[in-house]
Amino acid sequence: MTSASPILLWLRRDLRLHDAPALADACASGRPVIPVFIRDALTDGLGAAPKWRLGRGLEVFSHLLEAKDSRLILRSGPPQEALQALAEETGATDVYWTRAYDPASVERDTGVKARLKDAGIGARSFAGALLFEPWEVQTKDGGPYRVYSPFWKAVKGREVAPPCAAPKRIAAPKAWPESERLADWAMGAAMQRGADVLERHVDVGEVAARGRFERFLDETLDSYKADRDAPAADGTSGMSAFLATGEIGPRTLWHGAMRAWHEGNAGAETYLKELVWREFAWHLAWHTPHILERNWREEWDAFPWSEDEDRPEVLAWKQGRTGIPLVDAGMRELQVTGTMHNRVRMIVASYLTKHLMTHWRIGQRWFEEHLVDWDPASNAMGWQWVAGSGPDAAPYFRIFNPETQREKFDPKERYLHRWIGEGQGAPSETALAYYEAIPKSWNLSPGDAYPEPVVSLPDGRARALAAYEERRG
Ligand SMILES: Cc1cc2nc3c(=O)[nH]c(=O)nc-3n(C[C@H](O)[C@H](O)[C@H](O)COP(=O)(O)OP(=O)(O)OC[C@H]3O[C@@H](n4cnc5c(N)ncnc54)[C@H](O)[C@@H]3O)c2cc1C
Repeated sequence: MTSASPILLWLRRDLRLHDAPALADACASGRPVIPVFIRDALTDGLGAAPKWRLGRGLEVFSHLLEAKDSRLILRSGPPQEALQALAEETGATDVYWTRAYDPASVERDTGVKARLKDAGIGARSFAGALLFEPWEVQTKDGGPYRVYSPFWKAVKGREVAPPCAAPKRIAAPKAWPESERLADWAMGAAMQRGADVLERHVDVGEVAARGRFERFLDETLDSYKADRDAPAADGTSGMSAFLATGEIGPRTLWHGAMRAWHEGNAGAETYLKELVWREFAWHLAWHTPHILERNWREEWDAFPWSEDEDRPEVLAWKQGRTGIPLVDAGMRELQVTGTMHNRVRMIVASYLTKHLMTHWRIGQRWFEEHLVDWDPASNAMGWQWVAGSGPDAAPYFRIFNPETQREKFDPKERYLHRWIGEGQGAPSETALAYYEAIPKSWNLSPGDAYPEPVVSLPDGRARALAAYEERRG
């Protein structure tokens, strides 16, 4: 093959033009580049909301590529077969991709690399999804970190490669290979009628991500430290879903916030620390992948959490009808927007695992199904942090009280009014949107009365603490 043979750019969670080293390197070679997304078993296995969100991301990214006279080629099946077939059809001699770090992707990618090499096709993976490769950050003893604060201390002064510019040009092949049609993949099918509601609340694509981040730096970062915990304020960056699809890269966020920090911005350090929580989650998932599936601390295996999803109080939690307003508001926000404020995530997770004594895995799976920003590492770490079973977790006996949390973080009840319509003369549009988003089979309507608590806060707390004390023996 000549050096002008095409490069297949295998896209996964890197749907962007800026800060994309695999794309930048492929373009810098001067060779034709064929961007391809493969719908494989991992794509098919995604939860309803993240799959819908990925589908929308692919649609918007394909338009970005078209504006550069390029295309997004879509194929289905096992990636090694799809890539080999494409290489044969196009004469491509190399495949480039951005590394992923969850165990299933690592196993897939290792197999693909070996198969491509056997077939005489070059395979190169690139950094770009994280600020630091998980194996590059080590304790003095050469091991991984298990506690966040020393991890932050270890990384805050490190060099992070600057984001590379978007390529000016993406050279096209002489002939484009056939592509499947995104519409035929029906990525939003499992969302049913909820997709129309999500559509009204979710921004998609690199242009939207970069615009939002710029506005965040200019208008919101300064007050981030003070406002990030107030669920009614638009006080956070809203970058998580863009990061999950790779429509913005973490280096872009890091350097943007770092610049602001050096200029004396009051919120910048706090923001960088939050970004590093994401890194820490991936560091843990890489070094201790069992965090994604079971108690990080084995001693929690004996804890009497219920794993029965059919209990009425678990259904009430899922539906946002526990009778505890802040918990219900968060669970309804999730149905309507596919996301939930971080503080409220902690509160609903604490209520499920402590007041309702339910295994964190049930909540983890519910989030996996409903979050448009679903990220396996941050989700698992978040749940295990709240439940007490994770590394560096909140102690189990520290039980969030949703009432005092509401008084502190939503004193004017703006967040509650946004999401809970019952008892309001004129419910907000968002509170009513919940009834459009939820499955019809739940049989709920705006005329229903607001429920009594399924478990009172003092009873739930006492029961959780008693179970904890018993376990401690
Ligand atoms: C039970 C639970 C489950 C969670 N599941 C997810 C998930 O599936 N996907 C996800 O992206 N985040 C998850 N988080 C973390 C956090 O809630 C979201 O990252 C945050 O709400 C996203 O909003 P933002 O982008 O406006 O955040 P900002 O406050 O603007 O923070 C900037 C970025 O920092 C990172 N970040 C902030 N807080 C955390 C955190 N606690 N852990 C890890 N990274 C963080 C995110 O990448 C975020 O986009 C979870 C937290 C909990 C308690």
